Amino acid sequence: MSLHEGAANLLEVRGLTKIFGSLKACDSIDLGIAKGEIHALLGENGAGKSTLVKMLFGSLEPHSGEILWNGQSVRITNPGVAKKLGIGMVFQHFSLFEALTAAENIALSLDDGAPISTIAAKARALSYSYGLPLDPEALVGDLSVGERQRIEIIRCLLQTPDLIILDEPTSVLTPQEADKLFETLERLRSEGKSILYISHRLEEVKRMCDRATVLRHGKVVGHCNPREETASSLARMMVGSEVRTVERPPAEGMNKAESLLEIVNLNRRPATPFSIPLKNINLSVRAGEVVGIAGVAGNGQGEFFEAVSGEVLQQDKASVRIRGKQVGGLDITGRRLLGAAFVPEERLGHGAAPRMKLSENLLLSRHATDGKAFVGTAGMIEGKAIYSAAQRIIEVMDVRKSAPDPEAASLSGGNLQKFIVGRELDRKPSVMIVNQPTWGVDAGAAAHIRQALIELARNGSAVLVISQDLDELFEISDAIAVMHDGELSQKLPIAEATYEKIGLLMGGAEPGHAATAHATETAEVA
Ligand SMILES: Nc1ncnc2c1ncn2[C@@H]1O[C@H](COP(=O)(O)OP(=O)(O)OP(=O)(O)O)[C@@H](O)[C@H]1O
Repeated sequence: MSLHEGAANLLEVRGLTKIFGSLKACDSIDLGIAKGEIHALLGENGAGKSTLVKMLFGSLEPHSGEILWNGQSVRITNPGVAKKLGIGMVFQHFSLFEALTAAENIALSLDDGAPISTIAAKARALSYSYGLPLDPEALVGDLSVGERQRIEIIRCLLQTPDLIILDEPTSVLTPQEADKLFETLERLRSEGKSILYISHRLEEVKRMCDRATVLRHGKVVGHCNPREETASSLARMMVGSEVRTVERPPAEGMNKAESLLEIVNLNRRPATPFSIPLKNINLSVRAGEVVGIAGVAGNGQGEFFEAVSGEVLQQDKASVRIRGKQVGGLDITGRRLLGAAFVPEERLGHGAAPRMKLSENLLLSRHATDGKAFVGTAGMIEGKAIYSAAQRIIEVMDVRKSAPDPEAASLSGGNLQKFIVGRELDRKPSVMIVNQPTWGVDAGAAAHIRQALIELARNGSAVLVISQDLDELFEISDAIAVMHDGELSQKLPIAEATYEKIGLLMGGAEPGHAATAHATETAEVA
C-alpha cells in the first residue's frame, strides 16, 4: 500500500459525469485525492482531464455525480465557491489581460480591495521565495508564455489554497524553470497541500507524483504508482497501445541543397520596453533540413517569429529571404503566397479564432493562398470543399472532437494544436516555421506531429522549429541553434550537439566556452 492510499481524502469524486452533445467527456469518474499528495491525472488529448478539473473548479457544471470536500458533499457552482473552499487552479489556456500589468491581473482575481502596491509587493516576495521570480510592474502583453504562466502560479498561491490544480504547468517552461516549479510543488506538499497535476511529460510525472489516475475516452482506466512505471508503460496505459517512435532518416545530399529560408543580418529594435532586440541574426535552412532553435523563454524567440513570419515587417527587405526572394517588406500573406507556412506559439486567438468552426478557421488562414480551391465559378465560397478539406486534416492528424465541425475553442488543447499544425502541413509548404509544435500534446500525438515535420523536410521543404523542449529538438533536428538575449548562435550539426553544450549556450555562455565544455566532455568519454 502506498503512503497515500490510507490517508484521509481532501477531495473525493464519485460518478462524476459531463456530457457535451452526444459525447460523454467524463463518464462516471471516481477519484480520491489525499492530503499532502501530488496526484497525477493522465490521459491522451481529449481524454477528459480538463473537463474533470473544470468541474472541480466550478467552471463547468456536472450532469451527475458527487464531489466531497473533507468528507462533506459540496456543490461547486462557480470558481468563487471553489476558491472559498480552498481549491486553486492554474489554467492551461491563459486567462490574463494583456493590457494590464502582472500585479493588476493578480489584483483582479484576489478581489480583496488591497492597494495595488501591497499586492505587487506580496506577489514579488512570494515569487522570489518560491524561486519563480516575476516583475509585478511588467505588462502581460510583453511577456513570454513562460513568464505569463509564472503569474498564474503566483496568483494561485496568493490565495493559499489547500488543493492546487495544475493543468500542464511545465509545457511552456524551460528545464530550469520546470525544476524550480518542482521544488515549489515539493515544498507545498511538505506544507501539507494537495496537488492535482495534469501533464503529458511522463518523466516528470514519474519524478514528482505519488499516485496517478489514468483516463481514456472519459473513463478511469487505471490507477498506479508512477514511480513503479516506465514512461512507456504509462504512455501505453493512456493510449491503450504502443506509442510509435519518431524516425529521422538521413538527409541525403543536404549540404548541397538549396537554401529555402535565409535570415541575413536581421536586426530589430525593441518595440516596447519589455521586448528583446534582435541582434544581427544569421541562419539558413536548406531544402530537406529541420533546424531547431533552442532557448530559454523570453530571449527573443517571439520577436524572431514575428519578424520571420511577417507579422512585423522589416525595413531591410533582404534580411529575410524565402526561396531566394527578399521578403522583409512582405506581410504574412505575401510570405504564404511564396509557399511558406507558419504556426505561432499561442493556438487560441493567434493560431485559431476560438469561436469559429474548424472549417471556417481553415478558410480564414488559407483563402488568400488557396482561395481557388474553395471558391466556385460564380465566385461563391464552396462550403463543401472547405468542409471536406477540414475533414481530411482531422483524419490525417487524428483530431478527436465532439461534433463533425466543432468550434476551435471546444477542442481539447492538444487536439486543436494537431488541427493547426495539420492545416499548415496540408498545404505542403516549401518553408515551414513552427513555434512550440507540441505544446500540450500527448506522447502519441507529439510523435505524429514530429514525424510529419521530418517527412515534410525529407520531401524537400525547409523546416524551422522553435521549441523549449530540448528532447524534441534532439529528436527531430538536423542542426540546432540557440537563441540567447536576442542573439542566435551558429547552428550546430546534430552529431556535434550535446545537451550540455546547448544548455551552456542557452545560459549565455560564449560559443567558445560551450565548445570547450564539449571538448572536455568528449575527452572524458574517451
Ligand atoms: N465546451 C465544449 N463543448 C463541446 N465539447 C467539448 C467542450 N469542452 C470539451 N469538449 C470535448 O470533450 C472532450 C474532452 O476534452 P478535454 O479538454 O477535457 O480533454 P483533455 O483530456 O483535457 O485533453 P488535452 O490533453 O488535449 O487538454 C474532447 O473531445 C473535447 O472536444
